[in-house]
Amino acid sequence: MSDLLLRDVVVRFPGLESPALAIPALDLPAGAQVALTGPSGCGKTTLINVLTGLERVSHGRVAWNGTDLATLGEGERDRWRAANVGLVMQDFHLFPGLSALENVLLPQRLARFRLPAGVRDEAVRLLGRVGITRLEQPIETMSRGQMQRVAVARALVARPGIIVADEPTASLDGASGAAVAELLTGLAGEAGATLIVASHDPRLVERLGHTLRLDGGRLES
Ligand SMILES: Nc1ncnc2c1ncn2[C@@H]1O[C@H](COP(=O)(O)OP(=O)(O)OP(=O)(O)O)[C@@H](O)[C@H]1O
Repeated sequence: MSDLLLRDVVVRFPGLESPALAIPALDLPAGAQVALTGPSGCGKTTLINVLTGLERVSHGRVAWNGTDLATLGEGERDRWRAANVGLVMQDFHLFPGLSALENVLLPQRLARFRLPAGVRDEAVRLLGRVGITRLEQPIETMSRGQMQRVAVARALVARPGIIVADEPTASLDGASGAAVAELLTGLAGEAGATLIVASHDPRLVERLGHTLRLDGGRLES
């Protein structure tokens, strides 16, 4: 369970006259499910990168459960992210040559030298929940909808308090997109995780309890 507090957040990029992101205040309670919408270039990916510690703010405070990411060094932010955030990206970021199950386990193997007890069982359970039955199937032979469901299982396997998804249904057909939307919101709800999803997909946005709309790097109220 993770709550979020943003104060006076500004992100500037070289060559851009106005800030890519300027958010005076934002508070989300732990377990919130929030859609992030807005036109191309409005700052959605920048905000997601700020919330996950991938992008450092030029100014301000980004605190999850009181841990201000702006005060952490890069290595500390990487460790914080590995322990607290499950990421689902538009283009999956899965590893060809590995099975569905090995893809779910790989980040845990890399982060922890040895797979912690129970992680393999949790991976098998989650793959079952997302409807993947052939655990040893090579990932590159799976359909796009199946790949994204494996990516959802991978994001959840370490039981993160925060799940962040960037356009997770954008490259899927209607039925696959709907299945992924249902799984993301359902599984995040079961786990009590805070879910933040950047999306243009109206069915996915509708499923989430709350919508944050960005325009020109600013939140519309
Ligand atoms: N590393 C960077 N250097 C300079 N400008 C950047 C950088 N990253 C993003 N920007 C600019 O910041 C603004 C916000 O970009 P961002 O990718 O967050 O938008 P977005 O809402 O995710 O867009 P889309 O929906 O098209 O993916 C854009 O004007 C973009 O060109």
